[in-house]
Amino acid sequence: TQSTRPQRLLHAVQKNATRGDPRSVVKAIDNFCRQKEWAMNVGDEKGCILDSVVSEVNPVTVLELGTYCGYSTVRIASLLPPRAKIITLEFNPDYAKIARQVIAWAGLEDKIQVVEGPSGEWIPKMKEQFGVKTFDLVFLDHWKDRYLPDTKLLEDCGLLRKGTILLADNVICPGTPDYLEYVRNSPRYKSQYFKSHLEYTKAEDGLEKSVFLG
Ligand SMILES: CNc1ncnc2c1ncn2[C@@H]1O[C@H](/C=C/CNC(=O)c2cc(-c3ccc(F)cc3)cc(O)c2O)[C@H](F)[C@H]1O
Ligand SMILES: [Mg+2]
Repeated sequence: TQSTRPQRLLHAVQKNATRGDPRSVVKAIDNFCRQKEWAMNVGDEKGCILDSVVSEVNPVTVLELGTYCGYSTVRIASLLPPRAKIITLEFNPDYAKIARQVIAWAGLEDKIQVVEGPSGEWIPKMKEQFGVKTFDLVFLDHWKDRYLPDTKLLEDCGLLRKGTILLADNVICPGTPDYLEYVRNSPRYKSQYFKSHLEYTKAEDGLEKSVFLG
């Protein structure tokens, strides 16, 4: 039977990365996507912007929407302080399975909780199920038409606090127009665009960093 792209990406990690070395896992995925097969990871260029935001925020509790193969999950978790945690939501069981193995190869299991299921169901359960009070950082990288509804859901569930940072991938390509309009015009957010390129290509894309003002 034919392998899937996520399976081939995982094999590239197991072949080329050092167990327990998150940065080598990130490097192996970027090399695979540049040299062999494009995949929708945030990538190395936007990844550097992600790294700088994570390092600046120094978050204790992180939420990621859309794990896919775990590239950004590993990238973020490798920068977290000791007791910090990232909860990442993924509703495709095949992707979740691959992501767990990529995360295990990086040796970051105890910093990362992969939760299988739709964000719409799990966000309202964050407090009771995972003892989350509020998130310090939210990385949005799932279906682009779900960024806005899930942001409103996070607000309604009281999971954002004064100063929570929302960092959104793909605000240009594929684009998240309704989300951008909201965070750039709402008095409850201070928003900033970081221009970059679509992963592994020359096309324009960028990250939008929005601070929740409470
Ligand atoms: C809706 N709630 C969800 N809950 C849990 N997991 C979810 C949910 N929704 C999706 N997932 C999960 O999150 C992932 C979805 C990622 C979607 N990402 C993209 O489409 C995306 C697309 C491009 C792209 C750009 C140009 C081009 F020519 C082709 C593609 C670039 C990017 O960086 C992207 O991130 C996963 F697949 C899905 O199961
Ligand atoms: Mg993306």
